[in-house]
Amino acid sequence: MSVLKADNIVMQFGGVTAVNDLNIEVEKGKIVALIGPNGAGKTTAFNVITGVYQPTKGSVYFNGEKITGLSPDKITNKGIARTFQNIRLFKNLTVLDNILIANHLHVKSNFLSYTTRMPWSRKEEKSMRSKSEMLLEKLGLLSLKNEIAHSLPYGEQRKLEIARALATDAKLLLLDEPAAGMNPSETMQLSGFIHTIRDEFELTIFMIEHHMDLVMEISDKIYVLDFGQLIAQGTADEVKNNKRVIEAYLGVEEDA
Ligand SMILES: Nc1ncnc2c1ncn2[C@@H]1O[C@H](COP(=O)(O)OP(=O)(O)OP(=O)(O)O)[C@@H](O)[C@H]1O
Repeated sequence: MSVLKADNIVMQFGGVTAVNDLNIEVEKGKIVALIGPNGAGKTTAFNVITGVYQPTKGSVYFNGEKITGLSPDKITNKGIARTFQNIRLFKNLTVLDNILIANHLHVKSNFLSYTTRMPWSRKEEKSMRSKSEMLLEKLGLLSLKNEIAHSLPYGEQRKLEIARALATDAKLLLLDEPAAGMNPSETMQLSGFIHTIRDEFELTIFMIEHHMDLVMEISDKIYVLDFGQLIAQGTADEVKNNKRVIEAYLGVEEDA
């Protein structure tokens, strides 16, 4: 069974059809990419999957369960987490505090009580802390736990954002342009990092990415959108040699 299934998704904004009849299946444990030129509808598709938008038509299924109509936080609680094109961290807090907050929010705790530290029992606090440190250790970020998030190199901030998404115990991770703004060496590292977390946390990964080298190297399957329509799907070799894909990208500068 597919972990994620998007079934005939249509998303219209007034007269604009951002996504038109989109069908996607992501199998368990796979790394799948969604690519396409700027404005093709990729982020809109992510927003439909994560409940930010209710689709005009169609349904989304997570492990066979229909999740269309659920709020974004309910969808997160089902086990879907995402990162964003622009890194969204608590930039003035430490690495560890960023993870602790994500953990606290996940257990339906409230942010205010965290900041004032009122109703937290020592036991709760300790177990959260050790869970968060364990997560950082698995991701190779433990030595940075007391660093302020915005002082980290860009590549490490990306990793921290992914770590924060994983603090929700997600099983499906949606990455929106994880390599955006990275230099070639950071992008190479990211590729290894994505493989490692997939294996370590038994994740399924669905990602939007413009860096074609990364997409071609890492993806088990690639979906290609253009003007809201799926124009191709398949392995890296199949997609690379597809005439419609080549046409869609002609004259379009790669971000890499
Ligand atoms: N909230 C919205 N209201 C109106 N139009 C929107 C909205 N969100 C997206 N669109 C339109 O839908 C189309 C698809 O946009 P989307 O951001 O999904 O593309 P994208 O493939 O993610 O692009 P990029 O690679 O540049 O991030 C665009 O024409 C965009 O202007």
